[in-house]
Amino acid sequence: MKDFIAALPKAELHLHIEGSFEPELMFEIAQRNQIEIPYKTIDEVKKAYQFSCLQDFLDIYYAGAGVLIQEKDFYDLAMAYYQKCYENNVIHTEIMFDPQTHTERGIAFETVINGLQKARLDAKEKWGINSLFIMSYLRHLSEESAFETLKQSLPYKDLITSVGLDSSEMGNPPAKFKNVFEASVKEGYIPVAHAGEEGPAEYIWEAIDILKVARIDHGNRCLEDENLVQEIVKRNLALTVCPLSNLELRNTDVMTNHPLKRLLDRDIKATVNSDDPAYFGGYMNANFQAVQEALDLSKEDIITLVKNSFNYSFATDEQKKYYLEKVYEAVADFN
Ligand code: HPA
Ligand SMILES: [Zn+2]
Repeated sequence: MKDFIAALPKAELHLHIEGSFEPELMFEIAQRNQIEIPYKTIDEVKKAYQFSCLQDFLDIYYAGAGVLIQEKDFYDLAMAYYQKCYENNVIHTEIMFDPQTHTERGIAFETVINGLQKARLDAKEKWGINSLFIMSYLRHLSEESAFETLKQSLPYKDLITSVGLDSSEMGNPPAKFKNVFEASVKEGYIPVAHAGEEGPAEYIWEAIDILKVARIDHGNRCLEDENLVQEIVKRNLALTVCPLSNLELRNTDVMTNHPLKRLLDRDIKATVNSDDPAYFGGYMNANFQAVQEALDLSKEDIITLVKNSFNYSFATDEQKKYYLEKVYEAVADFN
């Protein structure tokens, strides 16, 4: 199964670029920017990566992102992730970035987007990887701050496909961002949002009814509300599920209880993603493997998940057709 997973081309639909920041690169960039970080060794960093909830993780994640200053830092960060895509047979990826994590520290929006864009072009040329950008608003900040970010993004609108909503979920329901999502959609951005990761099913209802999302990030807790499950199926909304993240943030107690199989059994279009792979212990193949082993997923289940990843991506219909042919070829070659 491990080889089968590795052999399949995949799309990743839920990945925070700041969450792909490996400690080795963090040390290197901190040093060249002459920024002190509270760890002396990589081992010390890894030891600090023990989380009991989302907020525990976010505190460390924002601190880590604090060493990113120059355009080249964002370029290097993204190139390191694209290299992992290449190694994991990820041929299409939709990358979330959090502008406010940087603009709040005085880093210009253009520094962030220019670094990411240069990496995107180089990754396409070097490895043939296609990627889209999802600009995520931080939900612990105000809607006004999200509006400011929307405004800053407009000169770069052509580089950004979608807007998302991430950070501390509890107490920051999707409804808080109704107006800025409406304005973002008017600008041509496709709406997505984290919902039902830690937060209740009610937040998923708000994401679909009020923000009118095209996809739900996480969404695990939809299983607590039968009407919601039926509505997600009826509206053909995909969930971007992140198994190792759920385990590391204790939203799943043990992987054998992970809801992925139950979601598939209810005909929900689930996908597998890595979320913040540098913090949660693995990239795409590792996520697939962990959940495959724990839930005893079949080859057919894996193929369904991989097909979902392409079908529910924001790629063009032509690209999707090409990707699915690649999947069928890989399956045939493997057999
Ligand atoms: O898993 C996450 N959840 C919410 N916000 C985030 N920002 C980065 N990763 C996450
Ligand atoms: Zn996430």
